[in-house]
Amino acid sequence: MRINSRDYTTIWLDSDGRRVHVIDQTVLPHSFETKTLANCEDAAAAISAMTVRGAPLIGVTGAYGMALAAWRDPSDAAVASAYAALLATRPTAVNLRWALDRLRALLLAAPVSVRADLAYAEAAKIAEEDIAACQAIGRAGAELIHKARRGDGPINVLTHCNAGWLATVDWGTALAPIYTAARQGAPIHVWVDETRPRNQGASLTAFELLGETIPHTVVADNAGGHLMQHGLVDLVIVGSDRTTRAGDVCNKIGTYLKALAAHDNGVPFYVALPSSTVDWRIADGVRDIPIEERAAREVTHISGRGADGATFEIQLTPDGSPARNFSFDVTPSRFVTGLITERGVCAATEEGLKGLFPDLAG
Ligand SMILES: CSC[C@H]1O[C@H](OP(=O)(O)O)[C@H](O)[C@@H]1O
Repeated sequence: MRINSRDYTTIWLDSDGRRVHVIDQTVLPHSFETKTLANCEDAAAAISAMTVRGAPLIGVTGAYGMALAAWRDPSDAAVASAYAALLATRPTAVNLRWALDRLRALLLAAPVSVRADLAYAEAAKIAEEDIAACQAIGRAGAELIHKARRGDGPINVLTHCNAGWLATVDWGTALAPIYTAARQGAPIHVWVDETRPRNQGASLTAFELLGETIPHTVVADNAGGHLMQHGLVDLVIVGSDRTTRAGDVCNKIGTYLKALAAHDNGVPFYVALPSSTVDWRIADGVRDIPIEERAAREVTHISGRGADGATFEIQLTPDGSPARNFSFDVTPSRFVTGLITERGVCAATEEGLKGLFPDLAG
């Protein structure tokens, strides 16, 4: 998408065909900076530190991490070591395992001499597939937005966290339908959940929507239920980090509470995701999806820009108050109106997903 009139993707290959560049999402929206990944360790650190984040982008970064590893050492042992190091970075987004499994299988089946070139080609293919999938999600979801129009007023969409182009290679998942419908002329307004504690909504989704000149309002996470009670939300669209074959959806912490409020107020609750985010191995998300727990400091402290323009961190909580930082929760499929995928919209059920992806469901 565009930043200051220039088209960007979140990750791209250097002209040397080996190093990888990424947008540093830890300093947005107050600063636009990029980082260069020169080896597998850089890729792993970028995922762990959330320099790059969002399930599809984590997967693509993992794929390039395997390519960076094969560039340095294409041996079986090095491939195995890179796989383990990258997989250990963040446990919840299944796209990471999906991409690493794809690269590992390809590399171990190939002669050592061609592994580096093969890995870079496959990582680039995964990135291109992600862009195409997100564009298709945009087209499928835009139809839902147009249908949600009531009279001449704006169509009010609430979203949680950041599932925009910054969470993917381009276009995004939950925001792709918003971008597509807006470019088709739909009058959209977006309620942007700030999304404590890392504030991906306030810092990243708001940044994206400003860039696309889409009207939006940042709200506290806890405002969503009130907005829905007062008829100010026509539909909810969120992303996913891992969706089970039965349609349970794991997404940023707080998503489950929005789904409960939507259910109670009869507001359609959609989840946008590419098939690379479906974990076909499991059905019960609450039981079987690993929930990342990050540093408590992300809860006890917050960063922002001061009046002098400098970014700094402050402490919110008293010295000595313990904190815990659960990064995701699981919304049972019964609270999900539908899944918006690259092959269209389906029910959040095993039958619905099998209907769209018989080739993947096994
Ligand atoms: C399109 S995946 C976006 C998904 O990823 C975010 O998590 P994080 O920022 O911690 O990587 C959040 O759950 C988004 O919905």
